[in-house]
Amino acid sequence: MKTFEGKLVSESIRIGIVAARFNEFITSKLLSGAIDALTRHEVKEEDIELAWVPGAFEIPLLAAKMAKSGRYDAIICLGAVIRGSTTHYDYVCSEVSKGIANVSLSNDIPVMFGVLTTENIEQAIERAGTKAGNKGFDCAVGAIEMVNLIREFDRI
Ligand SMILES: Nc1c(NC[C@H](O)[C@H](O)[C@H](O)CO)[nH]c(=O)[nH]c1=O
Ligand SMILES: CC(=O)[C@@H](O)COP(=O)(O)O
Repeated sequence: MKTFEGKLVSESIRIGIVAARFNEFITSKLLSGAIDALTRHEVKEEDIELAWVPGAFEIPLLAAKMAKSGRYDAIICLGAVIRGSTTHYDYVCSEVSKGIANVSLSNDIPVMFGVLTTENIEQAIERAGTKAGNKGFDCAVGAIEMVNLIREFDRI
């Protein structure tokens, strides 16, 4: 049975990161986790570029610009959307998730969804480097895997 899988070796992988400043206490830790994962898997620092946006709602636009630039093999989107007292949370989460998926499919490039969508700050803290791991780290590993998987698949 022919099986394709993305290995975690990183021959010259170029990564774009889009991070939201909103809830920076959380997103900065997601970013640290992502960069830690990338450098541990030997992605060169000069092959990592970062764009800060005001909030998660703005992530898809910068992700689209990065995707269309042709300068990256994968894009990692990082944010933290934490429910407040209105329905704003629902609209932000919906548009960010749809927007990121659309950028990936319409530009044929891995765009990793590293946007926390949580009911409260505690849940976000747990997923930004404490007891539930670091979603930024996880997304970075996934980005490397996807790039290598696609390279292997396209070689056939
Ligand atoms: N409440 C959160 C936001 N809100 C801001 C929006 O993302 C956007 O920047 C604003 O509506 C202007 O377009 N953003 C987050 O990233 N996280 C939140 O919890
Ligand atoms: C996710 C949000 O936009 C939310 O944090 C905003 O808070 P609120 O709904 O109380 O205005």
